[in-house]
Amino acid sequence: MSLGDRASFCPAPRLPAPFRFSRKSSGTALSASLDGVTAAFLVVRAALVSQPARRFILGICLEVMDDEPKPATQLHNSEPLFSFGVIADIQYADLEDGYNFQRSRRRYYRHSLLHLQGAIEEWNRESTSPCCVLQLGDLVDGYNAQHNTSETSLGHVLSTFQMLQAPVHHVWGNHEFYNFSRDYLGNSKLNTKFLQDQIAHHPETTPSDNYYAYHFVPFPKFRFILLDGYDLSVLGVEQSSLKYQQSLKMLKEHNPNTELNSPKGLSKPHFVKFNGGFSQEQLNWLNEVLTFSDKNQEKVVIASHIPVYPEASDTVCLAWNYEDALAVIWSHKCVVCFISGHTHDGGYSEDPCGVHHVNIEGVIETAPDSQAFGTVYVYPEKMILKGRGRVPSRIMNYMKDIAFHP
Ligand SMILES: Nc1ccn([C@@H]2O[C@H](COP(=O)(O)OP(=O)(O)OC[C@H](O)CO)[C@@H](O)[C@H]2O)c(=O)n1
Repeated sequence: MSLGDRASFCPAPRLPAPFRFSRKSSGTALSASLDGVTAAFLVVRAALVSQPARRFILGICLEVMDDEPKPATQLHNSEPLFSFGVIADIQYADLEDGYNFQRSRRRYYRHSLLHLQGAIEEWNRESTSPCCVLQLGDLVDGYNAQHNTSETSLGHVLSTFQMLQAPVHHVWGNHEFYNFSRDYLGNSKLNTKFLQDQIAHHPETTPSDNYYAYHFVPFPKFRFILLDGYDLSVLGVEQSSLKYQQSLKMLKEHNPNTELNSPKGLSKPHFVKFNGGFSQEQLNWLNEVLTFSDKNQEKVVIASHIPVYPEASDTVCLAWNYEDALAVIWSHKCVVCFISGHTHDGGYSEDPCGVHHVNIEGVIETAPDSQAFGTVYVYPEKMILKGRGRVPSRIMNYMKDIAFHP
């Protein structure tokens, strides 16, 4: 794999302590005196000096990067190039309210459809229509399978989506596989691969049918990539298949529990059955697409059900081989943000390579008097997530030396 500019100053995927930073970090007296220009200067300097000095300087820079949600008043007021919607974990079922596994969060199974309807009404009312909506997975809840209502519930949610004036791109999550097999999903309306774009003369950027992933260009020089975080999984695949056997082996190597959904006692608690991973084949394809995007000076948005960056998630809800995905992403300079769902609590962190990891709060755990969705407005030098309800607004600046030039 050839490494892009970003890799020259990015740490290895397994983050050493000086590179870790928290959403809750308040900064030091020294960092408080640094402004954005100084921080950018130090990042460039960091690329040029020796390894220990580089680590020290980057440590200071990371302290001044601001992970706090932004109030709406700080948002941009000029016209964006384009915008897109994001929504996660709708998990609809025609059931009374319930709770998550720990019984710490209420789940509003029936109301989730009304939340979706409200989001669609707001997207349709926007003065500039979003170019598309990214549905980040877990559209219908696994309980539907037990009540034999999987197809009926899916029908309700898909007919609600028909009110949306923009196209929707569906990502697949664990609850898709509780309800349907991978083969079923591939032949269903949840397969939106027909919306993909092909890159002429670059067959290496065409995804294989062995996983559900694709890319598309909603606006010149901006590429969106949908990833399949259950490419390696024991969910939704025939037990006789090679992938099932390989996935079960990987899972059991890290999880000796009888209940494979339980992270109890694990040193790597993300090795649970309700997570999954990326095959090497999918990661090679991702690398090819990002290589093309780098050369073509594009900005890239990646969407996945499962997060890949620990600081933007909890310790459990991470892709099995999130380090491998980060290694690919960090070897390119084009990726602006990685948008995911799955945790329901949301999260955000800008990683040491300037990639914004945004974890969208789940609709299913959103009270009827609130909301959970967002619109991302894309500008030449940044993207702004305008969150609604419990989704915070975020400013996602591009790396300073590689702003978009139309
Ligand atoms: N500690 C746990 C957690 C869960 N389970 C079982 O695993 C299955 C999936 O859990 P569920 O919470 O339904 O999955 P979601 O995708 O809705 O949410 C993901 C995160 O949990 C959100 O924080 C289910 O069968 C649980 O009973 C478990 O055994 N042990």
